[in-house]
Amino acid sequence: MRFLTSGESHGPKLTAIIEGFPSNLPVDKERMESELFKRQGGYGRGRRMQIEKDSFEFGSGVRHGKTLGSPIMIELTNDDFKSWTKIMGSDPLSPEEEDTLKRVITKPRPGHADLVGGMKYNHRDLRNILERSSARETAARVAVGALCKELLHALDIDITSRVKQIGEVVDEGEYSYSEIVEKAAVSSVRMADEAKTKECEALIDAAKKKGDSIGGIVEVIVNNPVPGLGSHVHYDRKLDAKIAGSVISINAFKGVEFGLGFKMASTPGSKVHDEILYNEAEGYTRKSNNLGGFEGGMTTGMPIVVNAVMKPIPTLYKPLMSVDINTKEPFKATIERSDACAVPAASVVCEHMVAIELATSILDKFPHDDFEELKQSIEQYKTRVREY
Ligand SMILES: Cc1cc2nc3c(=O)[nH]c(=O)nc-3n(C[C@H](O)[C@H](O)[C@H](O)COP(=O)(O)O)c2cc1C
Ligand SMILES: C=C(O[C@@H]1CC(C(=O)O)=C[C@@H](OP(=O)(O)O)[C@H]1O)C(=O)O
Repeated sequence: MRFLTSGESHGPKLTAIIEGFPSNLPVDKERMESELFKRQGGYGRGRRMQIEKDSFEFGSGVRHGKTLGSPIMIELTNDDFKSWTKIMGSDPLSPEEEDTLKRVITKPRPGHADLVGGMKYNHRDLRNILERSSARETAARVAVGALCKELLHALDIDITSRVKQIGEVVDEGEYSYSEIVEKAAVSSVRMADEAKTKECEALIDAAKKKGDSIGGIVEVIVNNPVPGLGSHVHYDRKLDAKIAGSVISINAFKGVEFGLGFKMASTPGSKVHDEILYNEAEGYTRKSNNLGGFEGGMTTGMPIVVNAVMKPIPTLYKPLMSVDINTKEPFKATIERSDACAVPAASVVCEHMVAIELATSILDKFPHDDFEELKQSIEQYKTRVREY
């Protein structure tokens, strides 16, 4: 399975094309859209999210609620484009419009792609960079991830996410899959602890008031993964490495951990490695899950536990110093409309990037022209490894 996305933040549309999905997979469009709505939410988002309604259309590949096996096209409309038709349109501007409408950006924001992108692609208007580097694109990725979640759902594999930390506020609690689904879903910051949710809101309010921004840590959990996805045989077949790469590809994500993660540095091997158990009903399991569901780049069958850190948003209403690319003089960076904290939204994106990697690894391993063929093949394999 492979996919591409296209679209600028304030352009007319976002699209995704997904190729290599099995035929005859039932897809629930409403359930997929509910994932997109989740990504739009979260305390700390800016006004843009009140403008957009991220419902989507299938342009191809799905008929009467089932996949056809042909490329699937998903299309989202940017409702904000209505206010940007001239600035972001594909038609050339008249000389008068160039003067009045173009609103050229020349003061790159530290921490965003503006300056390096402008240098590399040789643009004098940094809007030509920020439009694609904007996390608006993650809406298209969540649409692809939601399709992958439809596949995982049909294979009884569950995946969810929550926020563990925003700024200094940490939710130390350990929660089951169903507790996360139940509690994080009703929290304004997607944190399972209700009291900590209020603390996070206060922290985000304070940051916003100061013209500042705030980052955090998110967690993704996959329940019931098929054991043996990925491979130890080559660096580019290790599934934990692929997940790490995909998570870091999310705008503003700077670090990934599996299971105990960086705490492994200060924990002896006897307390890190998960002892192996066997019972007839489940086959091989582990006594603990400190390694977060991976050994040798392959899923063990234990839950996959991924933690990832998001840096604070780069656009600041009280901007840092920058340099005007025309005059080379020091200037305060450009202020664009912005979120103060997007960690809750980003947890949803992270969940969907993990879903994409997991679905891809399943489709890499098993025959999958037709969904029933895929399902049967997985069942046979699971029986074999259970009895191994
Ligand atoms: C869901 C989400 C929303 C974001 N919203 C903003 C925003 O409103 N303003 C901003 O400057 N950056 C925002 N970012 C972060 C930037 O997109 C990101 O920092 C930028 O693309 C540079 O990429 P890098 O941080 O990975 O280097 C957001 C990121 C995510 C995941
Ligand atoms: C549009 C989305 O997020 C945007 C991501 C973003 C950035 O710089 O990454 C900047 C902001 O864009 P705008 O200036 O249009 O408000 C966010 O709103 C979205 O998540 O759908």
